[in-house]
Amino acid sequence: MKVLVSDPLSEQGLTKLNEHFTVDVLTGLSEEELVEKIPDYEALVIRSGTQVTRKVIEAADKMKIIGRAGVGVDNIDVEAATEKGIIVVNAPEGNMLSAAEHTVAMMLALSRNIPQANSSLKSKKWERKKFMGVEVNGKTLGVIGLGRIGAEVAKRAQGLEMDILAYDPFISEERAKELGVKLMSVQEIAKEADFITVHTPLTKETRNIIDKEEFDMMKDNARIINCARGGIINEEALAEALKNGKIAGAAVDVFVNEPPFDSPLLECENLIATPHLGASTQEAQINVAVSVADEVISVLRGGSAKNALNIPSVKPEIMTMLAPYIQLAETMSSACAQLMGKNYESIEISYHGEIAEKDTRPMTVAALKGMLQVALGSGVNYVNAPSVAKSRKVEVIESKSETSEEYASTIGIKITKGNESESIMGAVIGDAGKIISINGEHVDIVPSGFIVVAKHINKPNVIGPCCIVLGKNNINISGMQVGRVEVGETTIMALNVDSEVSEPILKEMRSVEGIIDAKLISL
Ligand SMILES: NC(=O)C1=CN([C@@H]2O[C@H](COP(=O)(O)OP(=O)(O)OC[C@H]3O[C@@H](n4cnc5c(N)ncnc54)[C@H](O)[C@@H]3O)[C@@H](O)[C@H]2O)C=CC1
Ligand SMILES: O=C(O)C(=O)COP(=O)(O)O
Repeated sequence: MKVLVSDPLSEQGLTKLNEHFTVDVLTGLSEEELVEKIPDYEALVIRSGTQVTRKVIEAADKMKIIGRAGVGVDNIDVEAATEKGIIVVNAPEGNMLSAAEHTVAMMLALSRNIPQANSSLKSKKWERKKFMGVEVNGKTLGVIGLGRIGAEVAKRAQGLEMDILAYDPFISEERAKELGVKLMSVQEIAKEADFITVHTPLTKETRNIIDKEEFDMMKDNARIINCARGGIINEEALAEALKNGKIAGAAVDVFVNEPPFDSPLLECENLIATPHLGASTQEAQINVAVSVADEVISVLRGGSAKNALNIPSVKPEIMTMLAPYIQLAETMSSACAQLMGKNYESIEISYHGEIAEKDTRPMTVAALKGMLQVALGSGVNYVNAPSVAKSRKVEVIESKSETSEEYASTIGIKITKGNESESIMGAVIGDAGKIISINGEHVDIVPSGFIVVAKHINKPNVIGPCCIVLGKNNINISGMQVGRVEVGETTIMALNVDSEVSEPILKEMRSVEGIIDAKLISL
């Protein structure tokens, strides 16, 4: 298998990849060049220098995984990758300390004019008065985005005896309290902070989160830092605020366009800048490269990814517990879709008992995959199953109840079209899943291999002739279950058989008096 590495990657990551795959390192490719080359590769490893556009992804016919050796994935069209069934992973922790340290370095360099003073002295000037700075001690730092890096910055700033305010709508008061920070709105921070630093991802919501309106609210001696992503702070508004002295200074590591040679920011004397160096330390680069290489190796060998962004990621210990339920949800859902035998409008996945208290996302995704693969084959996987269901307008209903009769946990799948539906319930015993009911009729079958499900009237001389049809066609029956109802009522029989049952044989079974329908499920 072939891996394309299209940005500089540390040697340690490359060595790992080289042990398993043919690795091509081709940096600085244009979109056209990437589109031309990408069909040959099963994996793509990038940093911030490669734009993985929809056009690139659409050409990536063999691609299984895109690995971002770093955090930000704003340069990857994750939606397009998801639709194409490509796993996107990043390395969320490997460079967080480096990015946090760079932010603190930028804040201190900004407060003491170190870069400007350094240049001045090197041009043989001794300008002590010009570069009078400010202390950070006792000042207020506003952190926009209190995730991994934001929190590390907050901790370090507390060490410098700064007071921390933060804005992050996804952070609880409890977490804020634990970090010793006060949660506030962006506008309140703009008014109160002496220093502001942004640490959100670049998204629709965070683009221009600091704009002219916020700069207008800031103190005249405010200083702002962006070591997250270009565009979180509006570059034009920042350049204007710097030029007209609305704020005292800015430190910027990241730009809307990189390299930012046309950016108005580079003309501002009170701006200090670095060329996207937040993650550029030996330690961070080894961490992220090794992490992404491990993910690529695991995924290309058929394993799972720890840091997948477009597939539910679950801690390994929980995954071990969920594995039989995931398998069961997938096979039951496939069985149910095969019973349905045609288009459907909705799928209901119900979780009962202990399993309802767990993270059920992996089972739901597996159920969607199982159902959709019946019609769509291997083009559907764990990554794109939810988006395929959405694009086919299949309603997905998840329900949970804490109680489960008979078993500690059960899962139900119901696939519906109009007023027709098929439903299957299953449970896990030990590590093995089993089907415990089909359309409400109690059965006890192992969900694997071939199963003939025959709807019939409970009366004499129906089951026997059905079995004779199979027997005379040399099909061995290895298991048999019949739903228990009163004589004369409709029920089902489920027959585990050792080989495939062709349509003509099923037709013959359907012609037995008392048989309403007979279908084959292949699992
Ligand atoms: N300069 C550099 O070289 C580096 C830059 N980065 C950038 O830093 C960003 C943050 O990285 P991490 O802290 O590791 O990510 P993270 O995912 O741990 O934290 C991001 C935080 O932003 C918050 N957030 C999301 N939307 C928000 C919104 N609308 N308003 C306020 N907060 C919001 C989230 O709740 C989360 O707490 C990355 O996305 C990346 O763009 C990361 C590493 C190096
Ligand atoms: O990890 C991130 O989000 C970064 O911005 C680091 O970028 P880089 O890998 O150094 O191009």
